[in-house]
Amino acid sequence: MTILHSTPAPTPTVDPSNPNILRWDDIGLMLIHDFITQNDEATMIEAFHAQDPLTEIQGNLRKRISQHFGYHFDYTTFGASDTRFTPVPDYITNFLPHLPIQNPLPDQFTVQYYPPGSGIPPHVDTHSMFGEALYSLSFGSAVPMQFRMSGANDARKMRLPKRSVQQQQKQQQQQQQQNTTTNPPSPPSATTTSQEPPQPQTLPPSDPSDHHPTWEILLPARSLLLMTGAARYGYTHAIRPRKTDVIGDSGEAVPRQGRYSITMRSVRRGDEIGCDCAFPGVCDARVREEMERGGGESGGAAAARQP
Ligand SMILES: O=C(O)CCC(=O)C(=O)O
Ligand SMILES: [Fe+2]
Repeated sequence: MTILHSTPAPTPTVDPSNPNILRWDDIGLMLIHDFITQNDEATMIEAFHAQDPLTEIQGNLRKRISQHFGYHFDYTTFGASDTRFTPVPDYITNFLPHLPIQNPLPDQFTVQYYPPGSGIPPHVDTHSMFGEALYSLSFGSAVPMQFRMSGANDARKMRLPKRSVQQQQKQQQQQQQQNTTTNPPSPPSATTTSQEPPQPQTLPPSDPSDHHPTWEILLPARSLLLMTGAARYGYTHAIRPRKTDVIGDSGEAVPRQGRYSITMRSVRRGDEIGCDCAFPGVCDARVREEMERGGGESGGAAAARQP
């Protein structure tokens, strides 16, 4: 049984020039409170439901709903589609000049609605296909995001054939269902997926002691999270599926509400595709190189990312 121990989050520094900006510089995280206004937020929620009316999605309230703008996210390669481009709405282009990194700007946008209680399994976004800066803009309500430094178990899962990963996910789900009464069943929970790569000979063994501490930071409505460096390449991030969250020091359980987010990425092209990060265990580019060196099918593992 895996018990996830949540430890207190590392303490951020407050930007001296702007108290709305919290930084965890040593791991590459930045959170900007009130990045958009309440009016912007209302506009975004309205625009989302003009496309996917709440009345229509209410029948399936456990599932995240996604809308794609710019170059579409491709769930088979965990990269971006070259052929599918949807014009980016004004409610997104309006705030691009305020993003902390201007070069490159994101060109792949996934807007998601999380029904109350739902989440996203721990994962590392694809390294090779997207640039370093990874953003998440939260709106609608606050949610805690969980971080954990990846370890040998994540590296091992990333190198398993897809079927084995799915079996593991199923087992984890069953365990979670047995071990929880207040939380809804979690969506497929894994740090990694792969595309049927041949299994290399040198898999790190499953190591039950390989549990780095998990900690959560609260993403308030209208805040912008920027992940770079270790937070982007080495840590998994997740939103645990829960009906309530304990927020602040009071210990009070706050019911989860519907939440929206915009994940923003920049698509790597041509020579930029690839990665030489310091976290080869969870780097899809390294896994692919290993597969190619091992004489396996090219293409290798896709990405450390959930479906
Ligand atoms: O909803 C969020 O804030 C994060 C979503 C995410 O991690 C992703 O789409 O890769
Ligand atoms: Fe992500």
